[in-house]
Amino acid sequence: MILFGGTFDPIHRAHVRAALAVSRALGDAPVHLLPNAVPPHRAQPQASGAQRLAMVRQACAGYPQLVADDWELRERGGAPSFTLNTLKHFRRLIGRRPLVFVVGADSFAHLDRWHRWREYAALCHLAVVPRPGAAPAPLRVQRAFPRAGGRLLRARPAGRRLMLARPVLDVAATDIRETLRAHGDSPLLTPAVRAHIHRHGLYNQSAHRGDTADNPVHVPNEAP
Ligand SMILES: Nc1ncnc2c1ncn2[C@@H]1O[C@H](COP(=O)(O)OP(=O)(O)OP(=O)(O)O)[C@@H](O)[C@H]1O
Ligand SMILES: O=C(O)c1ccc[n+]([C@@H]2O[C@H](COP(=O)([O-])O)[C@@H](O)[C@H]2O)c1
Repeated sequence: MILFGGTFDPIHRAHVRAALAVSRALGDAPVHLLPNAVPPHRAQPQASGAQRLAMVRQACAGYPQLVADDWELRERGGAPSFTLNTLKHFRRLIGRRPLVFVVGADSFAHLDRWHRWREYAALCHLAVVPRPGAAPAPLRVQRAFPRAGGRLLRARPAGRRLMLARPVLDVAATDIRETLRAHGDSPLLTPAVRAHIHRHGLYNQSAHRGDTADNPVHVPNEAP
């Protein structure tokens, strides 16, 4: 089982491409995209959990290997959505089968700031997706997850790290929110998510309906 946790405020093309690449690298296995309820280490999201989940659902539509998963959002109580709890839950669910958690290289670089991160290696593998500008992870983080190929990850329950070479996309939700505020649109969203944002007036869209962006924005040249 593959889990891809994120704030997804909003989900963008790099998230979708990353999820598809990890799925492909691991034999077209399903990837569960889990929007968090309360991000532990960052400013709280602008869109509600329900809105972010709806956008994740839109982004997954048409990709049978991508699954929008509301497990973290259903956790009550307002406590931070610690990944450790999520990993323990899914580990209980799947027994000794392989469990993989997907992170961008920027997240991997800071993994040693995450809540009880040293316990992860007994619970899951990591799949690390490159991200422009990400620093290398500290050696102790790298050593906690020895590097391996897809075959080994599929043969063992946990404890290894798959490093993907692609996709490399300089896309961030922070920039997209800014572009949406300023210009009312962003080509870095998938068409279905873009339509959802317009339909529901998210990220100040109501102020921009009908506007066209006057600043060119880099568009990834491959779908999605
Ligand atoms: N362009 C990207 N390339 C690789 N990984 C990415 C990329 N964007 C996000 N990720 C990874 O996806 C996961 C969820 O990221 P998140 O939802 O916070 O998106 P973000 O674009 O980083 O958002 P924000 O700009 O709001 O921080 C994290 O593990 C992050 O490292
Ligand atoms: O558990 C933690 O301490 C922890 C710290 C930072 C991030 N996470 C999780 O990592 C995923 C990516 O986080 P973010 O902030 O980049 O969207 C998301 O599922 C977060 O809930 C988890």
